[in-house]
Formats: sequence, C-alpha cells, structure tokens
Amino acid sequence: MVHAAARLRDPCGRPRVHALRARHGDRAQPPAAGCAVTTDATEQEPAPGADGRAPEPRGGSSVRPTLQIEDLRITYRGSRGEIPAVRGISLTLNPGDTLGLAGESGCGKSTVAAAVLRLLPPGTEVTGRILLDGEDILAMSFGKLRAVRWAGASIVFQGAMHSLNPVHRIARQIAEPIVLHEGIGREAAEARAVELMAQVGLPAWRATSYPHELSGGQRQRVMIAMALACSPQLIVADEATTALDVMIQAQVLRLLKQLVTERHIALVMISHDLSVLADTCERLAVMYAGRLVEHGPSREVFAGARHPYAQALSAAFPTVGDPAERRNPQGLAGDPPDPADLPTGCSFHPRCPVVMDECSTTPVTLRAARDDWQAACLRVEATAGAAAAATGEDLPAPTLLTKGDA
Ligand SMILES: Nc1ncnc2c1ncn2[C@@H]1O[C@H](COP(=O)(O)OP(=O)(O)OP(=O)(O)O)[C@@H](O)[C@H]1O
Repeated sequence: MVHAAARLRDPCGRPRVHALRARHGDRAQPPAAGCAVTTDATEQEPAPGADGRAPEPRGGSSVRPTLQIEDLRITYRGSRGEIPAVRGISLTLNPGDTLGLAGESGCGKSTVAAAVLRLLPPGTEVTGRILLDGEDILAMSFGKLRAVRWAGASIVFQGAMHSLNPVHRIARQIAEPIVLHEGIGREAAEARAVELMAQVGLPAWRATSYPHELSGGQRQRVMIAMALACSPQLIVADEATTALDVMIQAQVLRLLKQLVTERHIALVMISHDLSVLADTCERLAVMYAGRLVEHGPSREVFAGARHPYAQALSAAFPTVGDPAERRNPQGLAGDPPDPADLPTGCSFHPRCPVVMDECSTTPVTLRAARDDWQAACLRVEATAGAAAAATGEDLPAPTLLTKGDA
C-alpha cells in the first residue's frame, strides 16, 4: 500500500513518489490559517536560550540562522480526534550546525521533520514559526514552497525503496530536481548526477541502474545524492540509516557528516538511537511527548544527561558507535503517554525513577543546566553546578538515577 499511496509526488513536489506523504498524507498543507504563536501557560514555553543556540553563533553573531523553529505546536485532526503531537518546540540551526533529534516512537520527531517542509496532512493545525534562511515556511505560497523544497531544504527518509521511482534509472532521478530547479537540460543534469553519485561513493556505471538493482545502502546513497543535488542549506535525515546493516550505516553516516561539513550545510538528523546521533551531530535534542526535554552538546548530553528520560535513553546505548552493545532503556517502566491525554505536570513523571511530589502538579519548562545546555526537569538545578564545572572529557560517566537517589 505504501507504494501506491507514496507514488504521488516527485522530489520537487510534482506527483510521484514520497514515503513521508504515504505516512502523513499526500498533499502539502496550505499556508496555516493561524500561524500565530499560541500562548498556553500550561504548555512548555521556550526558556531564554531554550533553542540551544551557542552563545556566539559560528561565524559571528551576524550569521542568519539556516533554520529557526519558534514555539512550534502541531495538532493532527482525524478519526481519533485531535492529537497534539508537538507542543511548543524551539530550535535554531546556523549554517553548518548538526543537530540530532532523539526520542522514543511517537514523541513527535517525524512530525517536526514534516513540518519543516510543510509536508503535513491537510487539516493539521500548525502554530508558531518555521523560518528557513529567514523566510517563513508556514506562510509561504505553494509556488515559493516548491522552489524551496530540495533547493533550500531537502529530506532523506528511511525507506529509499519507497522514495525512488522504480521505473526510472538512478541518474535520471538524481537529475530531476536539478532540471526543475536550475532550468538546465536533462543531459547536463544527468552529467551532474553522475558527479554527485561519485561524491556519495556510487560508481558511474550505476547511473543506468534501476532502484531494485541496488542494495539498501546504495539506495540510501542515491537519496543522499538527491538531497545534495540542488545544494540545499538544510538537510533533514529522518531515520535515514536505521534500516541499514551496521557497517553500511556507519559508512553512510560518515559520508553524510563529511558532506555537510564540506558544504557547510545544516543537518537535522532524526533517530531513536542516541549513540548514532552523538557520534554524528554536534548538538542533541531529546523529545518526550511532543516536547524537548533535553538539549545540549551531543557528547556531553550522551555522557551525562540531566533529564531522567534522556539518561535512560543514553543508558540504552552505552557505547557510541557500537550497536552490538545496545540494550533496552534502563530503569524505564511503562510506555510513552497518549499525546491526546498527557499526565499533568511533567509528562514523564509516571515513568520517572526519581519522581518528586511536585512533578505531578508543576508544568516543567526547559531550564538552563549550562548556558548551552537545557533540561526540562525540576531537579536540573541540583545537577547544573556539576555540569557547569565539568567540560568535555571531565564530565562524569552517566549514572542513571534510581528511586533510592530521590
Ligand atoms: N498523519 C497523522 N495523523 C494523526 N496522527 C498522527 C499522524 N502522524 C503521526 N501521528 C501521531 O502523532 C504522534 C507523533 O508521531 P511521529 O510520527 O511524529 O512520532 P515519531 O517520534 O517520529 O515516531 P517514530 O519514531 O515511530 O517515527 C504519534 O502519536 C502519532 O500517532
């Protein structure tokens, strides 16, 4: 079914193939009627510096952010009623920044990704602002949006097989966004496609292959080549390597990291796997029930998360880059809550191993653990001093709090 539903649009928004649309609906959402920021005091509001931006953006304070998400709230409307999937997220990426977005299934990661290119199903309510290079994605005309997709920002999905057109040869598919966005002839665009293939480690003779003739890793490389084809400022990789075997995953991640670094592209990488994100991205944001619960420098968050949920996720992946040693989240009973029926206070409190009485009544916003590091936990002040004192390798190894510590 995915195939039939997915084969709706091409990379530039024309009808063809798209895995995310198979999942989220087949049409881009029209400009949201009310893009105004909602202000619900019970919801998470961005704390000062809650976008995790470093105090001085790379390249100086005059750098215009590539992506600025401000108080993003997204509510799906369907047969199950209203599903508030994202509840007030703010993030900023400057050129060349790499951000990992982690969290258990259903916490809203893909919804954020889809919103960035306005790929959410019709009828979905979106408030807040998403600025791509200063331009408001939510308020854009369809024509402008079409121009921005692939040329300004592109997405690499998990299921390359479903995102590629099975009846077209590889070079032609990579060339398609180039033809559309740069107005050059197909022959010249296919020559560029072969160059892009070389950059992602695909030999030129593969130009005439069909997707089914490629391995999963090679197809993901094709998707990366397509994502790079029009030199976007931003790439969103949504579980782009999850389905690959460990060796290929490592290769594709290295490649992605190298290309975004060389081209100064901002990267948002989405994964369940904190260790992969910590290895690939400079910053890490952890989501729970539609909100950010932790946001800071990747390796430090991975090594010494301040939020008990982020601690549990880190403990599930004890060795960066060694999936063989991964375990299930430690010390976490229960499941993530129904987004339509969140617990009061901190949404995580029913599962929290160090819950306090006030956690069930006090809404928790992101608060500073350090100037470039925030966590949404009432206990964060208690650990902020240690975090501020520690830098890089000085940070203590993560110790997952237990009930006895409370
Ligand atoms: N098209 C949709 N219509 C209604 N609800 C949706 C739709 N897409 C997602 N949801 C709901 O929104 C919430 C967030 O889903 P989302 O896919 O963004 O989470 P995720 O963190 O990316 O999960 P996963 O890691 O499994 O992809 C979930 O409760 C999900 O059921």
